Amino acid sequence: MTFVLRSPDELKAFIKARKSQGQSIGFVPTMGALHEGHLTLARASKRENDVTVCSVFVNPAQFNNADDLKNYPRTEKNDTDMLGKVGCDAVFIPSAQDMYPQEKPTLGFDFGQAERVMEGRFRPGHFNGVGIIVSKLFNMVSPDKAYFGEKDFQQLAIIRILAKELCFGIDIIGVPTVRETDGLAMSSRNRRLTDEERQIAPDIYKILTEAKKDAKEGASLKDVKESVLRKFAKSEALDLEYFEIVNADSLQPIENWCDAERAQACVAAFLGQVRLIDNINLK
Ligand SMILES: Nc1ncnc2c1ncn2[C@@H]1O[C@H](COP(=O)(O)OP(=O)(O)OP(=O)(O)O)[C@@H](O)[C@H]1O
Ligand SMILES: CC(C)(CO)[C@@H](O)C(=O)[O-]
Ligand code: BAL
Repeated sequence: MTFVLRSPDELKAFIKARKSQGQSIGFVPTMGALHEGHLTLARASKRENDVTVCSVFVNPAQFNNADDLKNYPRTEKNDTDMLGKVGCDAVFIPSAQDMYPQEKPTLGFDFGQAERVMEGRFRPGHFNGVGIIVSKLFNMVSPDKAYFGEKDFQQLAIIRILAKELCFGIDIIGVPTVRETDGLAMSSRNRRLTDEERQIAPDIYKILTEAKKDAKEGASLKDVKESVLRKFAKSEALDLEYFEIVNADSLQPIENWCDAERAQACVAAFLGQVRLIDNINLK
């Protein structure tokens, strides 16, 4: 049975009871509209902890675009059913009032270089909002381990910085991206694609896998990047916002393969009104 907890007090009582029995807590924060990617995180938590808590909260503070927030899919009944089926022990679905008792958060995070590029650059304030809500949730749940998807590659890096610098003492576990059979990274926003856009969306991952193949076959980083940019320019439907090849640890953009031990290619592109992100390891 999955307990649905709606207030921080209910959550606190649930956590206190489980901790007093010596049980370990795994935590999966989400914004709902759940899919197999989220369930994979929940299953990983179930394997590695006595108790799994998920949260569902569409966090206004991390949206820099009012339409994106308004149109973000909300499917609460379906979400709680899905979490029940994978055996999640509790789902925390707080109100905005409970998470933000004050009008507007006054705190400000600066994650340095890790937020100067990609999502941080194109969604100003986004990682501040993520940092604030994840800190609040970490304080309320106080889990042993917390699970985040590699689909949001930069977010995972930011959360690792947050957990380390604020001494949360929580193991941050990254989970590989779960994809549809045609390669499209699962994402809550995919359900806003039209049928036609849904046919085109896998091209993003196709371009990334071709970049990986070129890199493995010895192409220079400059050639890989140019080839990717040409492919996006040729697509009428995909409107590229950024394509970056970065040091996978520092997120510093790199110019040559020898600039980083591990290199990650990250992309954001619009298909109509819907903004999709994806990434792949190149080295
Ligand atoms: N395809 C996926 N594979 C693995 N993890 C994922 C996948 N999609 C989302 N996640 C992870 O699930 C957690 C919650 O993400 P979120 O609720 O924002 O869903 P989402 O599908 O990323 O939605 P969107 O990208 O449309 O905001 C994050 O840690 C995210 O990285
Ligand atoms: C981590 C998170 C739940 C914070 O709102 C969100 O950014 C997400 O769903 O990836
Ligand atoms: N999965 C990242 C949450 C967001 O796009 O705001």
